[in-house]
Amino acid sequence: MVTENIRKLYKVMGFQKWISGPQINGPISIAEPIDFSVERPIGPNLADARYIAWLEEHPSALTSFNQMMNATEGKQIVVFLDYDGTLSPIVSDPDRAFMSDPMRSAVREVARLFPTAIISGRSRDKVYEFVKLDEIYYAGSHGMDIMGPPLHVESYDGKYQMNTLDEKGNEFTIFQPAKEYLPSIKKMLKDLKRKTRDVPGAFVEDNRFCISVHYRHVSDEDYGLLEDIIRNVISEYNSLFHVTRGKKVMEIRPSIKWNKGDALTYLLDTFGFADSTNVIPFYLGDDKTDEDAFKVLRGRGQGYPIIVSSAPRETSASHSLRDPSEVLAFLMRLARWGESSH
Ligand SMILES: O=P(O)(O)OC[C@H]1O[C@H](O[C@H]2O[C@H](CO)[C@@H](O)[C@H](O)[C@H]2O)[C@H](O)[C@@H](O)[C@@H]1O
Repeated sequence: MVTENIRKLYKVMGFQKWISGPQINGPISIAEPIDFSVERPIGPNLADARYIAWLEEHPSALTSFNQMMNATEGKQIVVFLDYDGTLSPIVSDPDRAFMSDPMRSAVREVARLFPTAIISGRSRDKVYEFVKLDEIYYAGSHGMDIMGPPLHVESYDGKYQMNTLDEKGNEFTIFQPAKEYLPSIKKMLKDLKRKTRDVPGAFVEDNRFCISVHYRHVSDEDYGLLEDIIRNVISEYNSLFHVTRGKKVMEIRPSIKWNKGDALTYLLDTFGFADSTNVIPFYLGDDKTDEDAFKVLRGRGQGYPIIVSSAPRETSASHSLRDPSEVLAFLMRLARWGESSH
């Protein structure tokens, strides 16, 4: 709607042409074809003006860097990162959302200096496959599958927690609060794959404790059909599951009160900062599900929730970064700052 209004305004102002690339939600990487042969309007860019106004409320974490770091004096920095859209650009094929080598090095450097975890909607294994770093902790399935430090946190239900060793003999704690849902999720995954087979472009992704149904390549005409299929499949499980939405994706999740915000709290607890006033957590994320983690930081009155977005958005984040390339610049700067102050 806003885009349409701006388009009309440009027309009134005498600009004839408009960007004709694919209309999508959120940023897209250059891996997706965008038609650059069409002229962009020269002149006042209202979208930029709106973004600049939004930046007043959510200043760039790059321009506010020194100010932020001054507030960390004597406190422990902890870093939480989302994966898709934060460490890797949004691309059209979810299986090809690779992380660049410079990004991997920056995350490694940051993790060498500060406790660092990735909290993703993907399965924990898949995020690890993309990131391939042993220096960090991973929470997959929107925080429903956490691999954290080997600490028993008594306030969490022991039946969801177990200690284990990795191949190198390092001890970890695995916390899986939706464990009982696994048999139902497996069955639902099979049903969804079968029932969506005839919806061109639909892609069902197994995220272990959640299921993502992607519709980026589904036509507008077929979208309703896809929604109906999901609604019908879920209804067979009473209220055991619900759907949340991300970037061109519907995510089916167990109806337990557990999200990325709870995962952040769990990890802070296991890192030893349960009630600490001496910790400054940073959380960088781009999607709706990251808002739960932003809210937790707001609630604690601690740290910096940072949204990755190149367009103005309703958010609980205090600061912003435009896209994964700014995330990279931020992480490199954080690593340099950490190195010089250690
Ligand atoms: O919590 P995240 O790490 O941000 O994961 C959220 C979802 O990300 C992935 O989907 C999104 O990225 C894809 C690759 O760029 C893109 O094709 C898709 O349209 C986006 O929605 C992932 O595939 C999902 O399973 C995650 O839940």
